Amino acid sequence: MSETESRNSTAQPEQRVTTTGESSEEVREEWTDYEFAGDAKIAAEDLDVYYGEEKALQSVSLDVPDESVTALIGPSGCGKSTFLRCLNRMNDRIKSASVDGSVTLDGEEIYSDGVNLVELRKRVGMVFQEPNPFPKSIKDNISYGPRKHGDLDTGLLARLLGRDDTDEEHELVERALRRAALWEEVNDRLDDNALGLSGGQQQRLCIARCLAVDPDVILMDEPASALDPIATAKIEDLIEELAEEYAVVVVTHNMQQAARISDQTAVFLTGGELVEYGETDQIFEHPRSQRVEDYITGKFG
Ligand SMILES: Nc1ncnc2c1ncn2[C@@H]1O[C@H](COP(=O)(O)OP(=O)(O)OP(=O)(O)O)[C@@H](O)[C@H]1O
Repeated sequence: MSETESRNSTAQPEQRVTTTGESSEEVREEWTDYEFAGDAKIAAEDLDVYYGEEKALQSVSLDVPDESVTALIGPSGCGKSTFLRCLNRMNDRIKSASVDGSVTLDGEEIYSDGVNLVELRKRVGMVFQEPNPFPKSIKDNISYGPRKHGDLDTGLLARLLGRDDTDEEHELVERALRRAALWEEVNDRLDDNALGLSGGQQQRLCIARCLAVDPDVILMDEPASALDPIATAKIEDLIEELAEEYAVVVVTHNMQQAARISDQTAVFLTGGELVEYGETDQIFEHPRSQRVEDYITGKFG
């Protein structure tokens, strides 16, 4: 049996059969060290996060593979969103937050001095729980990012300078809306205000906005929790499609959703501890940790 098979075996070593008191050190070593083919797209190592004196993440190490969906699950307050925000340094915006440890993107440290945060967040895009389109036209929501990053030049000055990118803008808007499965629904009203779209459409627009700047990684913090079941199903389908091209990391409260859409699942439990990480089927069908099993079977959380 290979090392990976052995690690993924459903048989629990005798010393692991504990009640609720597994040693977190043992757990970290044995049940969070998920191995997959290829290099990690994002690798977090020994991440500790504090809000003031309060520790919200405890030495979390987790490798995210490319072109797949990684779900982060766990009870409220266990640090899922905090961890997600570490992956594009969004916690930098929270005054009381301090982060220790390392996160690499394609092998490069994102916490080094001198990292360009605008560029980082372009490569590691984020979609939030509540759809938050700009109060602008559908088209402008998409072209805002590329314009800001200097990839699109439109308007009067650009025309005067002879470098009008209007055609490129049309192409980019259509491409992003198609990739977000929204084009068919909005192509006849691109100049309408985005706030007139339904909640589910607004969320797909936010995903299109994220795709428009050509990211490597897409972070999603409960992207469907504010949506009805039909809109949720569309977002879930879209997430699975996006995983053909991107590393997608999704925080969700909804365990069925994690089981449906993700390739691997990381389970955080109270206190900001990553307790188990592995293939989604293994986590849901044969969790190694008793605490994870209790959480998944609804005994707490
Ligand atoms: N901006 C903040 N300032 C202070 N404490 C915070 C902040 N954000 C989160 N926390 C605290 O950090 C801990 C982890 O919170 P976090 O939001 O990451 O958990 P979560 O698992 O995503 O929770 P939920 O599922 O409820 O969204 C909690 O104790 C929370 O109160």
